[in-house]
This record gives sequence, C-alpha cells and structure tokens, in this order.
Amino acid sequence: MSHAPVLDASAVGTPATTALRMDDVVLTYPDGDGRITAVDHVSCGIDRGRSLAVTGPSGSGKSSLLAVAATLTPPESGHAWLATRDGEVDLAAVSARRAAELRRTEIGIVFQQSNLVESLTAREQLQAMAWLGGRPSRARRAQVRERADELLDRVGLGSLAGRTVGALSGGQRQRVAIARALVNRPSLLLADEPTSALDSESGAVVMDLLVRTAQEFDVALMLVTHDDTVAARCDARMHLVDGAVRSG
Ligand SMILES: Nc1ncnc2c1ncn2[C@@H]1O[C@H](COP(=O)(O)OP(=O)(O)OP(=O)(O)O)[C@@H](O)[C@H]1O
Repeated sequence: MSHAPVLDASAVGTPATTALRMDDVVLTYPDGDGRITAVDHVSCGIDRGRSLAVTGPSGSGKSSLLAVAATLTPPESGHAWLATRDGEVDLAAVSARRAAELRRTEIGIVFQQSNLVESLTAREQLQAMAWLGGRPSRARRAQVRERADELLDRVGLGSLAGRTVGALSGGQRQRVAIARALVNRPSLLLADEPTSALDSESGAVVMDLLVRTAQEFDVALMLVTHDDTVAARCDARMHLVDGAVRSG
C-alpha cells in the first residue's frame, strides 16, 4: 500500500507559510494516582495549502493532539505556534477568551458528526458562524451571504443552500460542515475522522473535498484518520503510537 511520506520535523515549511508549528508538545491526563501521557514530545508543522494526516491506533493520542491544535487543551509543555492575522500566537500561553476567539476567526473544525443545527438551512449554518462575533452591519450581512453561497457552491451544494439540515444526507451535512469551517477564512482546518459516519462512497467525496479545499483556499489541513487510503491522499503523514511519533 502506498503511504504519504511520514512527516519529518525538519521538513516543516518556511515561517512565512507555516500555519501551525508544534514543538515538543506534551499532554497528560490524570489517571488514578498518576497521569497518562496522551501526547509525548510531538513536533510537526503544516504549511498553508498543505495537508497532514495524523494516524495511529485507538488511544494513540490523535484526538488529543488535535485538541491542542484546536486550542481546546493547552499543552502541558512545549509550544504550538499558530500563524494568525496578528502574527504568530503560542497556543500554550493564550487565555481561554483568546482561545475562543481564535477558534472563531483562525481555526475551522470539522468533527466526526457534522454538529449542525437541524432546523437551520445550509446557508443559515454558515451565516450563524460568521455572526458569532456579534450582529454585523447590513453591508457585512450581504457579504456573508455571498461568501456562504460561494462556499456552498464550491462544496457542490449550491442548489441546496436553502434546504434545512434535517433534509440533507450524511455526506451533504459533512460538506456543509466543511463550508461552515471555512466561512471565517481560517488559516488552519482541523478534521477529526470526518468520514467515519459515512459510507465509503460519500466518505471519498468528502475526503477529496477536504484536501482540495485546503489547497484552493490556502488553508493548512490537519486530518485525524484511521484509514490508510485517506491518509495517502494527504501531503504528509504522522503516525502516533502511545502518543509519540513513529515511522508509518
Ligand atoms: N479526558 C481524558 N481523561 C483521561 N484520559 C484521557 C482523556 N482523553 C483521552 N485520554 C486518554 O489519552 C490517550 C489518548 O487518547 P486520544 O483520544 O487522544 O486517542 P485517539 O488516538 O484519538 O483514540 P481514538 O482513535 O480511539 O479516538 C488514551 O489513553 C485515552 O484513554
């Protein structure tokens, strides 16, 4: 089976284009009287427009690493640098409030389940995400609607923008979730097993879309997956075992 190259920390991109850079990240959780190491001295980087697959067996630390990148959990030691509109930010040192702001403005996240609001239309899901920072002006609302329709068009759902989520298939929902993740023009797109709830055909469509979208929108993609075929579609691959990087 062909594999994308295992990521070599020395192969990280230049500072000008690197969206996310992790240096020696460690994350542990309480475990009885001791602690369990979920992420064990991991270093990696992803350039804008490129994709990194994070693979490994169950419990190897993939979701924990993604949680650090998503600003949901600060690393216990090490650093995770995110390139933002205001320069590089160390995710190990941001406040909870700044982390929430980064998740809204700089990071798009696609989960296993699409986590959409059933009663909203596809377009409204995107508009709601764009309005999270406060109700925008009338001119801004028009721009948001245009951006929402453009994105839905790009993910192949242009004709379904006005349909409620309850009437969309699983694959269509994940495509809405990808469009929603991009609406605020993030530099980093994170996806945790985004095709695990889909049949193989819909999953392949969603995967192609994710990798292609990262290139077209110049967004760095970190993708957690169990699936070797999915990982092989990414530009690089990092395999975790017991929280540490191992050759694939
Ligand atoms: N909130 C938590 N509290 C304590 N231990 C946790 C917590 N979350 C994860 N762990 C442990 O950390 C380790 C890494 O878990 P993680 O969910 O990151 O692995 P994973 O590779 O994403 O697994 P899977 O493929 O099954 O989703 C596991 O041993 C897990 O049991």
